[in-house]
Parts: sequence; structure tokens; C-alpha cells
Amino acid sequence: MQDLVIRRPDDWHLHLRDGGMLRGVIADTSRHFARAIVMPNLVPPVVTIADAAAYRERILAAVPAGDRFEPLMTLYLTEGTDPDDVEAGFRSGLVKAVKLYPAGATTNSSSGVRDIAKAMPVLERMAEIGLPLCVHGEVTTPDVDIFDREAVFIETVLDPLRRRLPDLRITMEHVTTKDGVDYIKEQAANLAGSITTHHLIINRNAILVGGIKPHYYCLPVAKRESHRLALRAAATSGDVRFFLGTDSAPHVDPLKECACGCAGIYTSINTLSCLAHVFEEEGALDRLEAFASLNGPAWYGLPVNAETITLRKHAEPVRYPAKVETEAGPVTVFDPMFPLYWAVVQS
Ligand SMILES: NC(=O)N[C@@H](CC(=O)O)C(=O)O
Ligand SMILES: [Zn+2]
Ligand SMILES: [Zn+2]
Repeated sequence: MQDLVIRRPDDWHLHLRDGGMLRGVIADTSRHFARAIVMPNLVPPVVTIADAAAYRERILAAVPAGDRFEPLMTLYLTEGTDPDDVEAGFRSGLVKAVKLYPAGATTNSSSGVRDIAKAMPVLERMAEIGLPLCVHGEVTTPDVDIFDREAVFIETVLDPLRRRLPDLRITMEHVTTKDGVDYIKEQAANLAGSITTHHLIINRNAILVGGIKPHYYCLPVAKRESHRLALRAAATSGDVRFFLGTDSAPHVDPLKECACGCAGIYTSINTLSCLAHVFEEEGALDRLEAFASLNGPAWYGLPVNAETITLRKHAEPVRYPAKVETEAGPVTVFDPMFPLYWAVVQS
């Protein structure tokens, strides 16, 4: 038996959904994580500070009694977003980031941005006041191959945006490529990247070899092995610019197991077990705390959590349910395809 004590972690990219799904999944996060940056891609999306305040209340109402969990709210950037509303949300402390979804890039992104020039007044204001922009970094151009969409986004959208607004603080979310890792490392300031648990574990073979596996399909789609290795090196390096954003994205099974399945992988319940496994494999258990608990707060200008959690390595594999049952329906849990020995000791 081996114990590892780390500051209580936070999740810097999380989908909690709403209603019965929210009630079904929130405990898997609030059990282990103190805070999470909550994605605004509901239907309809969380666009205004009034939407965010109301959503925050619904989340808090769903947190199990006894858990202390702070949702960090984001606004969904549209071409009509009002800079004054965004600034008011930032000043009040409610809004911690604004999220850019290129229209059509991912789940519930149809209200996102088609022409970034139209969002410029908001982005300029954010650069002025220091409010971070979180980006789903993929182009949606039909002639760009799905495996190249992140690299092309960096070149054609992100880099020009950074040149135009160097003071804008940008989180490149769910980085999936070596190109993304390298780009972040090259920058002197104002750019950081979140990395998911599953992109440290699977490459694209998981989706396609031996039959099509919808529960390994997410966006950005997992890439080839060399990219996974670059992500692992970045996450376990201790570099302050990389931190955990699980992108745990629950969908009910019927919406994934069908002819046109949704993108999203549900990892909240076993993320910390998976991460301890990965960091141990990389000989970097001593850097798990930086990735999961320290680098994110530093980037978002928030205090590190005072509490700690203990991860314990057991002699026998620890078990997780294959599915989480919610009022909305069953949600399949991410299967890392190897046994997990680490688990959080419940206090
Ligand atoms: N990651 C995903 O595959 N899906 C996310 C959207 C997103 O983060 O792009 C979702 O909301 O389901
Ligand atoms: Zn995304
Ligand atoms: Zn996401």
C-alpha cells in the first residue's frame, strides 16, 4: 500500500449539463474536486450573466449535502455577446472565463462564432480587463481533415488572434496534439493549455481498432500515438502552463450508441485513479499535484485549495461501475482498458 497526499484538485474544463443529467453526475465531481470551470454549452447556451447566475444556482442545488463544491461559471461567446455584460460578470466575480466555440465544431456549438471579427469588441474588452478566453481549438472548414483541425486552428485562428490581442489570456482547452503542446511552450505569456485524462490514455486506435467504439469518441478526436506521448510529457513535466481539464462530457448511451453518435467521454468518476496510474507510469507521481491542483489556480488567479486528498495504491484493482445511472438515462464510464490500483481515500 502506498499513499499520496495532494492538495484537493480542481477540474478546469467540465460539462455538468442540466436537470436529471446534472443531478446524476455532479457527485462524481464534487466528491473529489473543490471547483470546476463549468462549460456553458447547454441548450440553449449560457450566454448572459443572468443565464450563468441561474445555472450556478441549479448546480449548487444539485450538489450532495456534505460536499463543498464551487462551480466557476463561463459565458458562451456569440457574435452578439455584449461586452458590458461580460465585464459586469467579471467584476462581480461570477464569470471566470468566456468560451469560444467555433460554430459547428462540437456538441451544442451551433450558436458559436462564425466570424471572429464579430466577436472582436468582446475579446478586446476581455484583454483590457484580464478575463481569460477558453477556446475549443478546432477549425470547422469541411475541407480540413478532422485529425488536422487543431493544428490548422492554431495556425489560422489562434496565432493571428494572439498577434492582434497579445494581452488576451487564452486557455487552449483539451489540447490533443504535439502541435498544440509545442505552440503553448513557445509562447512567452498569456497562453496555457488544459489536458484531459482520456487523451493521456487513448490514441485513435481506441476508437477504430476491432470495431467502432463510440465511448472513445470525443472532440477533439484522439490523435495518433506520437501526439499522446507529447501530451503525457507536457502533463507530467510540471510546466505551469499545463493543467487538468477533464472535459468529462456525459451523454446518455442511446445518443452515443447509434448511427451518428455524439462526441464526449465521461471520466469524472475515475479520473483521479486514471491520472495517478499515468503519472506513476511516467515516474512523475510527485508532479500530479502540480497538474491537478496547483497550475490551474495559478493560471486563473485563484488560491490553491487548503484541503488535501489522499490517493492510495491498493494491492487489488479498484472497481468502478461500467455505467452511471441518471434520471436522463445511463452514461457509460470511461474504461482505460487496464486495471486501476489507485483510488481516492474517502474522508
Ligand atoms: N469534448 C466532447 O467531445 N464533447 C463536449 C464538447 C467539447 O468539449 O468539445 C460535449 O459537450 O459533449
Ligand atoms: Zn471542446
Ligand atoms: Zn468540453
